[in-house]
Amino acid sequence: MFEEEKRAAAMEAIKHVKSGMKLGLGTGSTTRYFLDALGELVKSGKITDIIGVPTSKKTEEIANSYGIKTVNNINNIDIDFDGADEFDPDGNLIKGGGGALVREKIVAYNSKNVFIMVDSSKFSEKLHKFPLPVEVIPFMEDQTLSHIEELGAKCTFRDNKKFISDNGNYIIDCRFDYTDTGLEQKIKMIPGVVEVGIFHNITTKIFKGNGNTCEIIDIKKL
Ligand SMILES: O=C(CO)[C@H](O)[C@H](O)COP(=O)(O)O
Repeated sequence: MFEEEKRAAAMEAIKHVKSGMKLGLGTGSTTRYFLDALGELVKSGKITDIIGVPTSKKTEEIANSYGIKTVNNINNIDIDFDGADEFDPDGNLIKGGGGALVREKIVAYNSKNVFIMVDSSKFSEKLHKFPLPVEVIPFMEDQTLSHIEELGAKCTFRDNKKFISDNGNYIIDCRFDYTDTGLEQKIKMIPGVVEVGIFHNITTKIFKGNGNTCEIIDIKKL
C-alpha cells in the first residue's frame, strides 16, 4: 500500500552514497528498494569500492547478487541505511519486525550516521502501535517471557517459536500500552534477553516518504 512512499524514501537516501564508502545495509522491504538501487549503481560502475555490512542473511544475499562486497566485521561505517517499524518526533525507533534487530542495532551503534527510510504510516507521536520485538536465547525462554510480562506487556513468541532469528534465537513480540524508551534497559537486564527493538538516540536522519516525494527529518546534526 505504501510502496510508492518506501521507494521515494530510498531514492532520496541513496543520493548520500559516495564511492569508497563503508555502508550498513539494513533489512526489510523499504531497505530493499535502497539495495536494488545501490546494486544497479554498482553494476553500472557509477558507484565503486563499496563495502557493505549486512544486517541479515537475506540482505547479504541481495547485496552479493549485485556484486557488492560484504563483511561482518569492520570499523568506521560511514552511513547505515535501514528501515523502521515505527518512529517518533525524536527519532526513536521500534525495529525488529523482520527479526533482524540484533545485527541492526550493532551496525547502527557502530555507524557514524544512521539514515532511516520509512513510509508515512510509521510515524507516531508516542511509540505504541507496533509490538516491541525482543530477541531471547532458546533456554528457559518461557521464564524470560514471563519476566517481560511482569513489566506490563502481553507477550507472544513470533509464529509460536517457529520463527528463528539469524542468530538462532526466538523473537518475542511485546504489546505495551505505549513503548517508553526506558523499557529498553529494564528489559535488557532480564537474563536470557539478547536485544530489544527500541533504538533510542541512534538516528541521524529520517527519510519519510509522502506520496511520491520524500521529507527529510534531521534528528542529529551531521
Ligand atoms: O527492523 C526491521 C527488520 O528487523 C525492518 O527495518 C523494519 O521491520 C521495517 O521493515 P519494512 O521496511 O519492511 O517496513
